[in-house]
This record gives sequence, structure tokens and C-alpha cells, in this order.
Amino acid sequence: MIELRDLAYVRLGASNLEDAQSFATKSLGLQVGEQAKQALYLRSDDRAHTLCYFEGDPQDQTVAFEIADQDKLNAAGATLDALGHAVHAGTPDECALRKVKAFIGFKDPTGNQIELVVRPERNGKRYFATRDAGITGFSHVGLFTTDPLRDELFWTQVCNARVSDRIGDIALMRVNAIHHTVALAPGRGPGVHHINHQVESNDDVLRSYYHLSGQRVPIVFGPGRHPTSGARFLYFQGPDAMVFEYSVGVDEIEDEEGHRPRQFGFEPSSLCMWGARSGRPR
Ligand SMILES: O=C/C=C/C(C(=O)O)=C(/O)C(=O)O
Ligand SMILES: [Fe+2]
Repeated sequence: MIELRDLAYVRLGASNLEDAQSFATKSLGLQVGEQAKQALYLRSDDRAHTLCYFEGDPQDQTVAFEIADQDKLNAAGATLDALGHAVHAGTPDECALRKVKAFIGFKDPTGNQIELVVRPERNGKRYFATRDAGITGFSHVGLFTTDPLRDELFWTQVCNARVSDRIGDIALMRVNAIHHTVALAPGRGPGVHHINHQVESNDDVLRSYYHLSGQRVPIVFGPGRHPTSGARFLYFQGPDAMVFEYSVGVDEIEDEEGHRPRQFGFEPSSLCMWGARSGRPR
């Protein structure tokens, strides 16, 4: 069993790094941790980065998870290899680019690019962004899936993800107490469906609704409230059509052993209990 501990970062190819920087700092509210020639490292918490935009193809998207140590990383590589996934061990240069001690890369059954990392770098200075969006941390990602049942099995049986709730056949899965760290979303191919940051309060969600609307950032869903995690949310579109979400009040699963996933219908009221309608397919 591969034990994912937490999300580490997302890496996104950017068609225009300047646009990405402007969005990340003036709209989303991240802090520039480091600006390299062809890459921008962005902070949302005490880590050196949780999002990296690099000059490249916007379809080139990778999600990374932290693993406890090198032994567990080696074991994860062997497990994936035995299952027929091509596993790439990060070179020292690639590790330096990701600010981690070691990593392996592979593709999930849909073809999503996943990295498992050991010892992601922290930053001694606290996260302090120039735009006050109220961000308290990087929390979850939505991943496209071409076969929700197959991919649920991969994340729960090969990795340690547990299903918290389902909407139709779509699983919201946790790797720790937080309601979900990975959400699957039906799609025609691999890719990141959305990137979530938690914010401090309902006020932050609504303040951002007005702030982003004023900047003409497309709002794609919300403000609303998910009946699944209970979180109040806002989804909006960033560069290269990537969707970002702010949310607050996501449930924690206290009874790890006893929790049974709830089944919600695949219908709008399962996505928002206040009646907001998504401007894009989930
Ligand atoms: O559309 C349903 C979304 C559910 C949630 C949630 O319960 O918080 C998400 O954030 C998500 O799937 O990303
Ligand atoms: Fe989400």
C-alpha cells in the first residue's frame, strides 16, 4: 500500500508566465517564493512552494503527494512497477527544480501525471501574500478520470485513499482526516480539474467573489455550499483555463474506522445545497 500523507504541489505549464504571475499574486492571492528564469514558485503556507508555473505546454500538469521517507518511496516505486506503471526516479536536477529530496513520477490509470515526493522544502518565513485572500493553505485537487470506478480502485487499493462520499460514481477521497484531498471528475482525458485552497472565513469567500468579479476573472461556480464536505465555496478560472477553488469549513472525518461514504445523486443539488449552478461540467 502506498501511503500518501498530504498533497505537496501542483506543477502547471504556462503559455505566458507573466500572466500566470499576475493572476497568482493579484487574483488568487499566493506569494512568490522564488522567481526563476523559466519558472515561478508560489507559496500558500509554510512550504517553499505549493504551486509551480513553468514555461511550457498548459496540458503538462502534475500533482505531487508527500510520502514519509525514502524507504517508503522505494517501496512505492516497486509496487507501481509490479503493476505495470512506468516509474521515473527523479534526477538530482529534477529534484532541485521541485525543491524535494527525492521523487518518483508515474501516471495513474487515466494518464494523470503524479509525483510522490520525500522531504519537500519548507520556508522559515511565514506565508505573506500581497493580496489578502485569507488563504490558510493548499487543500485538495480534482483530477479528471476517464473511468471513475477503475480510478477509485487505484487510489483506494494501490494507495491509501479512502472514499468520504460519492456523487454518482464520483469519489471524494481523503488521505488524512480532511474530508477529501483528491476528487475525481469525469473527463475525456487526463488533467487537473481544479485546485483548492482553503480560506479563513465565509467573509473571505464572498470578499473574493466581489474582488475577482471586479477584475473580470470568470466565476465558474458559486458562491455556494457543498452538501458533501459542508464547505462554502467559490470556483473561478485562471490562466490557460485552469479552475481554482476557495473553500472554508470542509468537514473532518473523526471516526476513521466507522465512517461510511454517503451516496449523493449525480444532480445539481448534490454539488450545491444553496442552488448555485456550475458554469462548467464537473
Ligand atoms: O461538486 C461537488 C464538490 C464537492 C466538493 C466538496 O464537498 O467540498 C469539492 O470541493 C470537490 O469535489 O472538489
Ligand atoms: Fe473542490
